[in-house]
Amino acid sequence: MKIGVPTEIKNNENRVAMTPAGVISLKTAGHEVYVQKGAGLGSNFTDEQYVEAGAVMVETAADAWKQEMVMKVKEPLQEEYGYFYEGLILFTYLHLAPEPELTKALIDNKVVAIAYETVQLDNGSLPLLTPMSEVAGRMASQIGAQFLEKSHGGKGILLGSIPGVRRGKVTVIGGGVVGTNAAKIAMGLGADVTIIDLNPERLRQLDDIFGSSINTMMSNPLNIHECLSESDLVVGAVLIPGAKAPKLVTDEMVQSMTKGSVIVDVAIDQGGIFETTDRITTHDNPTYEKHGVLHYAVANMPGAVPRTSTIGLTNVTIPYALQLANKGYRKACLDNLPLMKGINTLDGYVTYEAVAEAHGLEYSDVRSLLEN
Ligand SMILES: NC(=O)C1=CN([C@@H]2O[C@H](COP(=O)(O)OP(=O)(O)OC[C@H]3O[C@@H](n4cnc5c(N)ncnc54)[C@H](O)[C@@H]3O)[C@@H](O)[C@H]2O)C=CC1
Ligand SMILES: CC(=O)C(=O)O
Repeated sequence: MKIGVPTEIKNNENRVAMTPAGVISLKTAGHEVYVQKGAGLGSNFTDEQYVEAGAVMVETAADAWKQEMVMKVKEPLQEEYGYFYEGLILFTYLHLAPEPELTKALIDNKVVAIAYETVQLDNGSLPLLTPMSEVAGRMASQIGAQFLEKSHGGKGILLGSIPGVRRGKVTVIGGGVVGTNAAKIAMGLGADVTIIDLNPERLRQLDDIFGSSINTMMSNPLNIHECLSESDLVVGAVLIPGAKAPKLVTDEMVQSMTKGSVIVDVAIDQGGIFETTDRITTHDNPTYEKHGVLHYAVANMPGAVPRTSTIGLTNVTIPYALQLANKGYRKACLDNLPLMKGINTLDGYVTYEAVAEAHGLEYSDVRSLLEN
């Protein structure tokens, strides 16, 4: 199969969908990889390293996009929709639930759109989301601590504090991969951390992992409101796979937070869990203020640490890319149920139920389409 790797064009997105090591794996299996010149530079991979690995370097994005399968990191932006064609296999993060226009463009062009974030193992875990959630979770507390500094617009507290002064309070809503990693770093900084989740089993696991060094609470509006009013930093880390994020934090709850507190809504890529995170921000201009609270809502947080993130992402995507390339997408997905769950659009239909629901579109069963 011929596989294209274009340069990412989202604001400050320096990751790339394939490392030279990934090129070697695909070449060894008999495939051709076409990498846009300079695509790896943001992650410190040079064109020479790709050539040495066996890639063909191409001049333009169009050259990379015309291959049979395109691997990317972020969802295509509007200026990339023109590259879509019928039967193109697009393997990338898509986050379609909050993206009606992208969903329409994929359907209209009959793209085989396989979303990293909905590939799901039998135990419910999301293997192609996990490493980036680990990065974003760890970054969330680091970034929150930074924006709590006065010079960055925050209330001027040190999360871990010093002897004789109260420690900062951090609430993490959603105790999955992002939430656990955010909690780890916040605890490491010395903060007083509470994790809120809806799943009692998950709360038990978190209690087993962290013991009495964190507080766990059941997710309900009363608990969320109470925790928020006392928190210096709140991290949004809830996910219902493929679906638009539920707005668990109301405008009124945000108003109850003290001035200069910070919200980091990591779940913004699925629409965000705060009523007040009504826009996506960028690494160039990452925060805005509402009700005196600083909001950080960057949808590609791992893009800020591209070397770590690119290697972490490609460690998990390449084995799936190999299956798609070796067998073709129909057989690869029919043979591998977790990969089949990644298909969000196929033959002009929406094949992921939560995405169809988010846009009021008809849902079509992916297996029936694949077996046709
Ligand atoms: N902004 C960015 O750059 C990035 C964003 N993300 C996003 O972060 C979000 C979280 O991802 P993961 O931690 O990997 O998901 P996950 O599936 O590991 O965890 C989600 C957690 O939310 C919990 N949950 C569901 N409904 C809830 C409710 N009503 N109240 C409280 N908890 C609830 C689940 O029980 C689960 O523990 C996703 O939207 C993901 O796409 C991930 C990486 C980068
Ligand atoms: C998960 C995701 O959207 C990201 O890593 O940018």
